[in-house]
Amino acid sequence: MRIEISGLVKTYKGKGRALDGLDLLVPTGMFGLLGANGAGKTTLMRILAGLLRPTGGEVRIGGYDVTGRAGRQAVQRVLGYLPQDLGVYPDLSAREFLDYVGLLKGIDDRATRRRRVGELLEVVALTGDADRRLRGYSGGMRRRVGIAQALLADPRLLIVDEPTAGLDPEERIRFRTLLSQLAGERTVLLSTHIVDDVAQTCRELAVLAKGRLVFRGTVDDLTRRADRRVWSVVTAGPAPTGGTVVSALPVEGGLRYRVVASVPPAPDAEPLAPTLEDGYLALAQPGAAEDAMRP
Ligand SMILES: Nc1ncnc2c1ncn2[C@@H]1O[C@H](COP(=O)(O)OP(=O)(O)OP(=O)(O)O)[C@@H](O)[C@H]1O
Repeated sequence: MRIEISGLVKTYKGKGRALDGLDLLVPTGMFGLLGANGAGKTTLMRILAGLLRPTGGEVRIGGYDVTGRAGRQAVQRVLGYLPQDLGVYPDLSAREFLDYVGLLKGIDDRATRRRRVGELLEVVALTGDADRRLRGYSGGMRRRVGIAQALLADPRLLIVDEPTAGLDPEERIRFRTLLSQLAGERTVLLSTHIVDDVAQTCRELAVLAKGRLVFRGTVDDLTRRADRRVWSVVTAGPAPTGGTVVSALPVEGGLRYRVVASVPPAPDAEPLAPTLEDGYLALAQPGAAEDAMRP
């Protein structure tokens, strides 16, 4: 199920453009959407989910125009959405909560609902905890309940907004592995500002900045944007300038800085192999803009 976005604009009252003429094609499979806070990711997710009207432009999901009511309704039947701030009822168990959401989604037959909820509890590995109250669940477990509710109607498009924020490393890895497993025939759109989550799950991604597309391509393409731009510098003096410091590790003789810069930040700087995070940071640097949309 493809998503085709062209010339998408969203203006909130009294504000500048949250989305500023966005063109983007999202294919089937897992797709990452990266961008700093305020880049417009949530606005885009909410438009795709049919919860927010765009100010202008076109959005087609699986051929349906979601800017119109009929298209929106058609898409909502094949769409699962996990928002950033999904509220759950703390006094319900996961099984009761999912049963309730199933009812809201129109799965009227009780036996069908019970079977579907049971299957999904298996998928998200919560069968053993299914009858405990949600108030006792960890952040990662709640997020998995969130995915289960988004999957209730067996959607062909799954939209997840910042799903791993605040999770501990084990829960994060478990959650993102689950998302990869759910991709396959589905489209899974993963919006995040955690670069590593995209590096570990997606082949393709887009980067938004100030409501505009600044990159679209593969993880390898974006990583290569930082080729010959990543340096290691050891110094006891001030931090290197003229680039972006990615990390500073204490070593004998001072700190070892990892720096993304178009020229060596010190005479004895040593070149390093880039990661996706380096490529992402390189996008924001002077000189990167003109070649950022290179295929
Ligand atoms: N309901 C709203 N009313 C007014 N302005 C809004 C509203 N929602 C978002 N904005 C503004 O639109 C811009 C894009 O916000 P959005 O939440 O889409 O970005 P984001 O990339 O999802 O950021 P974050 O990672 O912080 O969620 C920001 O400048 C934000 O302040």
